[in-house]
Amino acid sequence: MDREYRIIVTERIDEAGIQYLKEHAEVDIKYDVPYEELLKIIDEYDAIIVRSVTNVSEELMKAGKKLKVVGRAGNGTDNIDLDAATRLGIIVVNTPEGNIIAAAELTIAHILAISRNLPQANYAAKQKDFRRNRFNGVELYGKTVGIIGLGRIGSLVATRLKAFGMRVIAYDPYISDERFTKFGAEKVENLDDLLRQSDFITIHTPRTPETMGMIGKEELKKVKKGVRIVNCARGGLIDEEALYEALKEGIVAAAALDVFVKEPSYEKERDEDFDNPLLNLDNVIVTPHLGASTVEAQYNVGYSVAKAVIAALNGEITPNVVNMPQLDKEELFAMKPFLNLGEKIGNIYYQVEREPVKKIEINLSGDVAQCRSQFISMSVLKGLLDPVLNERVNFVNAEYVAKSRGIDVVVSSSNEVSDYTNLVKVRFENAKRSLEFAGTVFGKNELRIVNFMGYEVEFAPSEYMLVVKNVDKPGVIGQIGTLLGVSKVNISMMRVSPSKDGKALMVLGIDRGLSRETLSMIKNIEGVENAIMMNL
Ligand SMILES: NC(=O)C1=CN([C@@H]2O[C@H](COP(=O)(O)OP(=O)(O)OC[C@H]3O[C@@H](n4cnc5c(N)ncnc54)[C@H](O)[C@@H]3O)[C@@H](O)[C@H]2O)C=CC1
Ligand SMILES: O=C(O)C(=O)COP(=O)(O)O
Repeated sequence: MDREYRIIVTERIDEAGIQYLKEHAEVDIKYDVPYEELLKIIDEYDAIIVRSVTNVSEELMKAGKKLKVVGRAGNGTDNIDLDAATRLGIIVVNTPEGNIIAAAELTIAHILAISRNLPQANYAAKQKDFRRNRFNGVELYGKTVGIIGLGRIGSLVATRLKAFGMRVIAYDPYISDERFTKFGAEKVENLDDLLRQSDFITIHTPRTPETMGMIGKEELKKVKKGVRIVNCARGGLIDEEALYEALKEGIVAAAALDVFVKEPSYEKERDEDFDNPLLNLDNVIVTPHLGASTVEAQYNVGYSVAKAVIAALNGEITPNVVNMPQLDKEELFAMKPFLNLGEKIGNIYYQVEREPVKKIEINLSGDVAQCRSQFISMSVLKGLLDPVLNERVNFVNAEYVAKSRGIDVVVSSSNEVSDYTNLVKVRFENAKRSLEFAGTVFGKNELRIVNFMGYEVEFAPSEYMLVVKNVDKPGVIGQIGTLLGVSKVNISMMRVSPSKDGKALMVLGIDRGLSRETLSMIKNIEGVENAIMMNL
């Protein structure tokens, strides 16, 4: 087990995921736990794993005093308050790719089911009613399908429907023209064009304030009479009341719904509380949010979310963090030493200075200039703020916390190479003065601080360090060495900067922390201007 993490899983995930979690943490499985009960127990857990039902609200995350990670075994994160998670420094991870084939295939299944009345015909036939004339369907071939949202799932649906000989048109104002071409979809400039032309409409957008109810009463007045509509994305994207009326009036010939605004319980044998008039219409077919319910998809999302949650708990920056800019694995690997370096440099400031920072200027040069600078600045902020604030500061909320404290961050990059093949320079400005530090990475992973408050001194960060600023004259170093020897402190490394204005900086790596007395004796040595203990 990696430390004593406790994880609660509130919705069914694949056994492979549960097994992985159990190898690394203590796991409590509480499927379908009522919200009020969850609220009471959430403070016992370091991470929570959910699917689409659990309401991961701000209130819940605030109550989760130890909560560090929310894992979503699936794609949509609309049941998680991402802004609140970010403010609270809670990492949200999901598995966006793991169930998209399953969701796309269910969409195709629904399109076929409503074009041929499969569920109704199946039901009748099982009642020994074989009057097939009641179930005359329509072909997909030659028809127009309008896809709203040509993202991961929408695009898979597009290519599959092309194979049926359908004309595919799509509305998605946020993607490039190349994407439409790539997936064989004709771009329509506005939703109205799609509504007017489509024989089938299928929606694949996320649930956002903009997309909720995007097909409502007005939109349903513009559709072709007899259109068939599918929603395998999120409940409410198509307004349920307006859809009900349009289905009753025959404007919409049939609808297939995998999702509802208010979702039922997926655990109860009979959910008496689920009361939706759409269930009463014969030309509506429904499934219980089955988009992701395949053996393959559940294995993918269950196992991946378990791995991502454990990695995030262990402080690794993982791919698929939803509330932070995305990094792919290779980029992350290349950037990791620089992230560590940035964090170390950020961490130095409050060990040498007591004034609050007002502005931070970060300059990246050489190889590191290729990295996405935002991540380096996030690591500097994390290193600066996490040790000194009561609230948790991590990659997820570092920028937010800095902003809310009025710290101005400016980042610049240049490809010019100085004495080092890569260099991260950071200047911290406070009300009284500014302090400059710089560091580099040698080879793959060897961190070096090469500039400390303007002094050129090269050393590897370590747990116990003594930094002394002194008048550059003979005898000072000897006295410090003697004093440490008397105090039985071992020196593992010693670096002295060239003299600057008659002063020099000395950095010593030592085997343990110094007592207050020893430190104050060092400070009292003649010629010593200042001495601090540092932990990097
Ligand atoms: N039924 C189920 O079990 C499952 C449902 N889903 C849901 O499917 C939906 C699509 O998922 P993905 O394809 O992975 O998402 P995605 O993020 O890859 O694609 C969404 C697309 O919608 C577009 N979009 C956003 N706002 C729009 C607007 N106002 N008008 C038109 N287009 C807009 C975006 O530009 C993007 O291309 C989500 O709602 C997700 O939660 C996902 C997996 C399983
Ligand atoms: O992944 C998604 O977005 C889904 O909608 C699937 O939801 P589920 O995990 O099956 O509750």
